[in-house]
Amino acid sequence: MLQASIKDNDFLAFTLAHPQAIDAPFKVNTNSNVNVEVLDTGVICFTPKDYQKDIVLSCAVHGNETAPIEICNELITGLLTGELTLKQRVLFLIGNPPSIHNKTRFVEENMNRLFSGGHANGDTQNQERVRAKALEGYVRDFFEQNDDKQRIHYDLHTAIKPSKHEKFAIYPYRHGKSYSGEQMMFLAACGVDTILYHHEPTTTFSYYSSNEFGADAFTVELGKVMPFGQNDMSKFAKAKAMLTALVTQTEVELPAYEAEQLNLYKVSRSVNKHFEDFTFSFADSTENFTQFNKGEVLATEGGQQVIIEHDIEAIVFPNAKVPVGQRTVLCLIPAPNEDVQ
Ligand SMILES: O=C(O)CCC(=O)N[C@@H](CCC(=O)O)C(=O)O
Ligand SMILES: [Zn+2]
Repeated sequence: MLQASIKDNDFLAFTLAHPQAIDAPFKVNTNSNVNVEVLDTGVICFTPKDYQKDIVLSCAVHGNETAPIEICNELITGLLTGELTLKQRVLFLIGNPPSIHNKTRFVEENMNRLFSGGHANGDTQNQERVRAKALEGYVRDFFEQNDDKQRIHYDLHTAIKPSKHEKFAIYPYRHGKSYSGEQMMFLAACGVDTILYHHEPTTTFSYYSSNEFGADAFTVELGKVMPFGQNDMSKFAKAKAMLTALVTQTEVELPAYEAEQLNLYKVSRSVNKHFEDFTFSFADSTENFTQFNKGEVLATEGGQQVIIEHDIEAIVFPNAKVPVGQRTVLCLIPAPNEDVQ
């Protein structure tokens, strides 16, 4: 395999210089005994001699969510320079480089609706579909190289709206399996103190890794979307420190699971858009996790009202501008007593 170096050990700059494609795979020269391979644009894999965990860290599945991109790039640079000593196998994915250039969530289609084969639905073809299929393949190859390692995938995002709980994670639908208390305490140590249990299969990246490979996988929302240069990186210090510990330590010490340390919600329903005239009845400035009371009108579309069904429902990710057929908002109810092991 070809050998090369990455200028200034800056994998993000290298990726953004070749957003569509590169000559790959190639091995990266390093001073350590870690094997480093670039598999595609934005795709780099680090394999130490001995390890117990196969970890995927993805960012820029939405190109304008910059803080996770900066965190991942700093970790990659630390590993390339040898400043960080790797103890686990890690695959970093910079999901959608052209949309980073574009400074937008996506170029043609929301990539986080295209996994688990979503990229093959209908007749459409576009760069996000091609990339989602390729990312599925890199994750599959990565996890399937071992069957005796713990599989982890944190898909790192930031949210469009400000949130009453600044950092939160979506626990993909478990098909009846219990939830991991250890994982939730890891997230809490990252400052991610709020968990949303999803109620149905989705075409997100984290559900793909969870469902197909049994990975401990989460969509992790680390704050609010900001352009490069405007992120207050001190707000991500805990998350970066814990991710660093995860990849550089044999085991990460965590406290025992305590539900009281977390805000636990269950998705009660996903409100999908059926008509072009879908409109929310609350202001655009409404924060994630704002609560509504039973009977209140959440939205209107096609001459019908969408009404709050439970005593209280909180909302997250409101977005009326999605295409017909897609999710406009998730409704949440408290879920303190789920099956956690
Ligand atoms: O703030 C928003 O409206 C969206 C933030 C975001 O990208 N969230 C993910 C959540 C994925 C999941 O449900 O696991 C998304 O919408 O893709
Ligand atoms: Zn996102």
